[in-house]
Amino acid sequence: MTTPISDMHEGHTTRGRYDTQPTVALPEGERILRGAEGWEAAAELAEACARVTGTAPVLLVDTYPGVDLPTLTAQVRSALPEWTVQDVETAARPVTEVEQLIAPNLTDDRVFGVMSHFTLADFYDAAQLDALAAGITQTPTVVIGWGAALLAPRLDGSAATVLVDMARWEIQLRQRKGATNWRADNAAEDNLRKYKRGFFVEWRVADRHKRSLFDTLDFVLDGNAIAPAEPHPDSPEAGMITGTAFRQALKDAASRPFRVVPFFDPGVWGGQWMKNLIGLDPSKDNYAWCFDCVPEENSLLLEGEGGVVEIPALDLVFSRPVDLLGAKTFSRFGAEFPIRFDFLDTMDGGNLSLQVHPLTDYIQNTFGMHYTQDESYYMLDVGDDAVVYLGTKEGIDRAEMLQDLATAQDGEHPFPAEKYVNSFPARKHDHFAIPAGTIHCSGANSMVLEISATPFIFTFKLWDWGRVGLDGVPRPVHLDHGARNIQWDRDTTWVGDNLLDQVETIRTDGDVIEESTGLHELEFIEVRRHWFEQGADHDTEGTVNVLNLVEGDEVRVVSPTDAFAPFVIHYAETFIVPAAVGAYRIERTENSRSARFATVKAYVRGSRTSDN
Ligand SMILES: O=P(O)(O)OC[C@H]1O[C@](O)(CO)[C@@H](O)[C@@H]1O
Repeated sequence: MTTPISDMHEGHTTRGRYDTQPTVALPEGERILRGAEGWEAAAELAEACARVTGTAPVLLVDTYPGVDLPTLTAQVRSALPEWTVQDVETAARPVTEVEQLIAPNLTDDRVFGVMSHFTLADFYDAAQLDALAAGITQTPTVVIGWGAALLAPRLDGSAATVLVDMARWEIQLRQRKGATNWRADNAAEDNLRKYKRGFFVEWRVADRHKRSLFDTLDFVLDGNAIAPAEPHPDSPEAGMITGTAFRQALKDAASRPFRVVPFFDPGVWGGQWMKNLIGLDPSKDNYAWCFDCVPEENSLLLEGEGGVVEIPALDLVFSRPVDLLGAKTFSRFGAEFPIRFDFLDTMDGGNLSLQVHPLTDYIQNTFGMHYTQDESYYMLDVGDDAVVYLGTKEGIDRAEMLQDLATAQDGEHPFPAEKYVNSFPARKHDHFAIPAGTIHCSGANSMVLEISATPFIFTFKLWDWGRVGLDGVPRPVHLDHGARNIQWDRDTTWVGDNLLDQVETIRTDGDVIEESTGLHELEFIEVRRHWFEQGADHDTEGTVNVLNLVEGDEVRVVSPTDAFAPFVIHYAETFIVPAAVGAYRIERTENSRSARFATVKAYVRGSRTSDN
C-alpha cells in the first residue's frame, strides 16, 4: 500500500470524514488471489497455453522498474518450486551503455531533464533476447524482470503474462530509503536525481511498454505490496487479479465518479491543518502536500472479494482515455490527465519558495514537455495573516531585483521580497490565478487547494527564505531559468485587474448559485463554483470534471438515470467525474449537518459539447 492509512487514524474532520483510502469496486464476484494461489493460477494458464502450442510452459512476469525483484523472485520460487526462473535483465544492455544513451535526457541539473522517447527495446540486446527465448525448450520457465514481455513475440504467443505494476509514489518512498533506479548503482544518490531519472526517462519508457500489454496481459500483481517502503503488520500478501478483471474494473471506473488514493508528504514549509483536520499521523512534524488528484502519480485501490489491489491511476488514463477525458480533451492532450488538484498546507508552517513556472514555449524547447505548469490557489482555509505573493511591485528595477536574488543565495543577505513582490491578503474561498511566468508563492498560515495543470516539478525557485530542505542542504534554486520566464509586466495593477477577485455569477436557480471563479485567459482550465442547500445539477458535457467539496460536511453524487450507485463525498475530498458519465447531481445526504454547501469543478475550457 502506498500509504499505511489504517494505522493513522479514524479520519474525522470537524466537518465530515475525509476518507484517506477510497476504493473502486472490482467487477461483481471478482476474487483477489494472494501469495502462492496467484502464482498457481498463472502457472495453470501457462500450462494450458503450452498444451495448445506443444511447447514448454512459460510465464512472463514483467515488472515495472521499482518492483523489488529479489523478494518477488523468492516468492515465485517458493510458489512454483518445479519451475526454472530466468532473469530477463541478463539480456539488457550493460547499464553503462544505457547511461550513455540517456545522458542527454538526464542533463547535469539536479532537478530538470529532457523528456525521453526511448522504448524498452532500446535498453535491450535483441540477439540476447532471441537467445533467451530459444533456450526455453523443455522445462516450465518463469522469466522475471522489466521487459519479460519482450519475449512474448519470440515465443509465438505460447506464454502467459503477469504485469507487476507499481505507482510512482511507492517508488519514490523506496528511493528515499535507498532503492536505486533501474539497474543503477546509485543507492546513495540525491533523491532529486533519482526522481529525475524516473520522471524523464524510466517512467516514460515503462509506461509506453506496459500500455502495450494492457489488451492482452493475463494477470496483474500489486507490486506496491511486495516489500513496501512502509510495511504494515496487518498488510496481506500482494494481491493478483486476472487481466479480464483489470480491464473490466477500469472500464467500470471510467463510467462513474471515483477518487484516487491521496498521498500526504511532509515538506520544509509544511503545516498542521491536514494533520489535525484529516487526522494524519500525529508523530510527523508536518504535512506539506496532499496529492489528492494527480493521476500520474496516485493510485487506485480496486476492491473485491479478498480485499484490495493497488494499481497506478495512470492505468485508467491509458486504458480508457476517451471515456475518462472525453474526445476533445483526449484529442488535445492525448492519454494524459491534464488537471491536478492538490493541497498545500502552510498552517503554522512557512512560506513556499518564491517561484515562477516556465512559459509554454520555454518548457517545450527546454524540457520537451508539451504543456506547462499554469496554476491557481483556491483558499480552502486561512489564518488571519494569510497572504499570497503574486506579481512584482509597480516600477521595480528588474536588474536590481535579479541582482538581489543572486546575492541572497550566499545565505548572508536575505532577499527583500516585500520590496519587489506584492503580497495580497487571502480570505477563505478566494481564488488566485497564477498563469505561468507570474512570480508567486503561498505565504504561511494557508490551506491551499491547488487547481492547476498537471505538470508540477517545473518550479523555478528564486528564493527559499534562507532555509535548508528537510535533508539539511539548500533546496535547488534556478535563477537563470527563472529570469528567462518572469513576466515583468505582471505588476500590482495588472495582477489586481487580471488575477484577483475574478468571480462572476453565471446563473442563479432557486438555492443554487453557479459562479466562474476566474482562471486567467492564458490558462486552459475553467473553474465553476456551485453554492447550494439541497442539490445542484451538473453534466460533464463530454469532458472530464474534477471537483472538491470546499464547503459543507457531506454530499453525494447521484445519477438521474441510476447509471451508477450514489457516491458519498466529504469535506475537502477531491473526486473525478469521467466524461462518459454525462448528467449527475450533487446533493445533501441524510447525514449532512451543514446548511449550505459549495463545490468547485474544473474542466478543460472549450471541451464541453456546448462549447462547440
Ligand atoms: O518549491 P516549493 O516551495 O516546495 O513549492 C513547490 C510547490 O509550489 C507549487 O508550484 C505551487 O505554487 C506547487 O505546485 C509545488 O508543489
